[in-house]
Amino acid sequence: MQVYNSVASYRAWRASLSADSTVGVVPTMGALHAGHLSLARAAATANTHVVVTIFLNPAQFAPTEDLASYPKTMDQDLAALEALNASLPPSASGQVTTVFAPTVAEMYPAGIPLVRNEQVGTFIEVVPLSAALEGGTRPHFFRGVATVCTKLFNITRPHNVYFGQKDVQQTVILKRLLRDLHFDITMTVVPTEREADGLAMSSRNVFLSGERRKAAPVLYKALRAAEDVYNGGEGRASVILEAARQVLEREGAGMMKLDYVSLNESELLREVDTVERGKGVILSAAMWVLPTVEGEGTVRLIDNLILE
Ligand SMILES: Nc1ncnc2c1ncn2[C@@H]1O[C@H](COP(=O)(O)OP(=O)(O)OP(=O)(O)O)[C@@H](O)[C@H]1O
Ligand SMILES: CC(C)(CO)[C@@H](O)C(=O)[O-]
Ligand code: BAL
Repeated sequence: MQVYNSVASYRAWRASLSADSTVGVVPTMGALHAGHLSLARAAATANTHVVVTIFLNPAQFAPTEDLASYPKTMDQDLAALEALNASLPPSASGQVTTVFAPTVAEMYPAGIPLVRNEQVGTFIEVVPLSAALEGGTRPHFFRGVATVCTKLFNITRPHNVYFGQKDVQQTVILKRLLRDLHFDITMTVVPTEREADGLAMSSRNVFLSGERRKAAPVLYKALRAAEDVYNGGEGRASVILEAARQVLEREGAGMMKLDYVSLNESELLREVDTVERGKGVILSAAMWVLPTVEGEGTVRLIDNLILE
């Protein structure tokens, strides 16, 4: 496995590949867990070269958010990818041959202040999708994601890219970006990997311990309760969503604060009042896990299910 830290060195390697090679790219911010590895495994089944990008992207963080404390575990990340390669079945098309882990200066030559009106240069926005759901609380977020992914796609030149269902809005927005900017790239969305108790794996889960970790699966439980109501024949969004809210109120009171729970169509992410069967609607939620003892920070978790 080769690690490239500069655009020029990555490009030299990319240019050396034969025309029949296929490149599958897995963009990450590092602190790899089994969710990331399932993306890399999916990429290895369909590509001769899997490129994992590891870049903690400042542009998607507000000045008030957790960029400084975001976990950084490069040595373990590389070891996890080597271990993944060793565990791939002989039927795999390829393996993780390359890690692209650029510096901030490589990716943002003009610098990247977190305050938006101090930023200089080219930024990509996918409207109006980036204002929905996560965009309500994180208005800067998808501009940062779309910008860095455009840069990463241009640098890495993938045939295929792999993203996780856990960040469902990100997949909808980036699919739109690929289409609108005429990138000749196919996206595969990989199902959410969960802990045994249902909690969606996330790099930020390391900030949860003790009673907060024990209580965190309530988010998934709330979504499952709403899904049960839908599966029972209910189509009204207000009733379906109320089932999720009730679980969070009953089991999360004091420790969890709901940001949103919402039902949205999957094209423009418009909220729906009634779920039309057969169309596929996104049921998603975000909540804050509040500190329970001094020194703990607030942790924001997201999760979603598709109501088929
Ligand atoms: N539990 C998971 N299952 C499947 N894919 C996942 C999971 N968690 C993250 N991913 C995917 O991995 C890619 C990189 O995500 P990222 O590095 O932000 O990790 P993360 O665990 O989502 O971290 P964060 O704490 O920032 O949410 C994204 O496409 C994301 O959707
Ligand atoms: C896609 C991504 C790597 C862009 O920084 C990030 O948003 C993530 O890890 O989901
Ligand atoms: N996967 C989401 C990245 C973020 O929260 O910034």
